[in-house]
Amino acid sequence: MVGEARPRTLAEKVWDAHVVRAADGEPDLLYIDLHLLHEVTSPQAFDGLRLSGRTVRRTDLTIATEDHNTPTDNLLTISDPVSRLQIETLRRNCEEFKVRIHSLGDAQQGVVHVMGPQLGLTQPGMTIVCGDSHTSTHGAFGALAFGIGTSEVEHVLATQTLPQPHLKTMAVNVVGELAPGVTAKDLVLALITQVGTGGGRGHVVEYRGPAIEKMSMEGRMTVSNMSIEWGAKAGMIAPDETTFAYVEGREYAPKGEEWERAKAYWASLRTDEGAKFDREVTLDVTHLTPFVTWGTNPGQGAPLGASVPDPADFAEDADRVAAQKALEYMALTPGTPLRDVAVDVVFLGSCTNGRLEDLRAAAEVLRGRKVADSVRMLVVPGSASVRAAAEEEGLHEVFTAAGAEWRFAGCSMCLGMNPDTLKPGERSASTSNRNFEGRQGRGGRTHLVSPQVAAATAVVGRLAAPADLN
Ligand SMILES: CC(C)[C@H](C(=O)O)[C@@H](O)C(=O)O
Ligand code: SF4
Repeated sequence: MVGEARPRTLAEKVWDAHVVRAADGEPDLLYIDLHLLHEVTSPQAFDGLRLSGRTVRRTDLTIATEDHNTPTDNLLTISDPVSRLQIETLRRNCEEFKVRIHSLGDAQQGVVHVMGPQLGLTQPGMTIVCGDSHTSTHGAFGALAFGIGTSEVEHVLATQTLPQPHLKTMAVNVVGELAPGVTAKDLVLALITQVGTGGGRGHVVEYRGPAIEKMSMEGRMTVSNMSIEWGAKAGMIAPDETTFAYVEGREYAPKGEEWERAKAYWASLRTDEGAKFDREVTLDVTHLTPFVTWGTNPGQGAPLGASVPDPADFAEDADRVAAQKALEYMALTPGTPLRDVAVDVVFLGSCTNGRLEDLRAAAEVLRGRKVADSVRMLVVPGSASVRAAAEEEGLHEVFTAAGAEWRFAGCSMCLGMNPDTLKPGERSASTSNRNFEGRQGRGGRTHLVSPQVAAATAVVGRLAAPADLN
């Protein structure tokens, strides 16, 4: 065929490269390059395989880790019976179906979305799925990565493919650059407050602009991680030198000539000039300052320097009602400066902000300071390997000297599926991604923050930024 190829977006390029079967009026059948598993969403999928007498088609493209139910106070005993059953089931399934697994105590165990990138399993241009909504994290590498349900997990285990309805694309054009002390987390929290939790519904999003290009891979993962929190199906960032430098040399990264070939292909994974997105939004970060949530969804946020909003000030009825309800649950009074909000617990961790860079940033703030007497601070590395790297740098000593708890890797207090939970009525500043009612424990109240704000808050005892410390 003569003539120029149609300009395509990054997402379309990755999609097109994975279509196994396409037919009019039907979903495309996509090939899946990497399937990640954890204990929560895999048991029924394995049961299904067993019932139908099927095997795992590509054990080499499938890998499991234990994260949601693992304890973070020790590596030996899972005392919670529900958690133990969940984890033992995953271990048995992986053994029976010959799936690689990183179990508690293994050097690579950790939150699934921290494990994949750190092993170099996550690579640009791949299709990546996992029975977990925050699979969007891997989009930071220019992979098309999204969460799937348990029946889809079974389908991928059996066939290494997945039928998918046609792609809807969206661009987030980030204008301006982040001021010093303002982070990827602030950016994504501000975005969700701007567009609302349904703002990206069903779309594969691409984050673009100078602030994104300047971001580290860790920062990009924080942004992509929270794509699902505003309804997007996936959140991609075009791979560049930062991406290549991160992937190079990791255990599963291509090596030698293969590396050169891979890199040349990855460099082509950019949205073409003239390619059309179904939707575009603009986020201006020029005047962005540290951002926190005050409500019970990630779109109920405000700059730390602001006050708890008055529901009456919301133009839309639905927002007004939601704010009213959120403030009741959060026990907050309109007009209270956010800096006056005292917290009981600070949680530093999760697949949003539990990587080495996040721990370094928080340690920087805590060095030579003390966690306030009224505060319990948990530092939970996203993976065993993050923990080991942090210890090599002595970060654990900074945390423990400040009075924080230095824990083992896992999802921990990001969600109440393990012993790390808030007690009813307790309030946290948390670097995780969801502040839903009861997310961190029944009756617990969550403020989403960056690692820097988490650390400063731990010192002050109230929501604070490093600039508030003297
Ligand atoms: C348990 C799992 C299915 C869930 C998800 O899909 O995201 C969890 O990881 C979460 O963050 O809420
Ligand atoms: S750290 Fe939190 S968001 Fe990430 S996978 Fe675990 S529970 Fe889900």
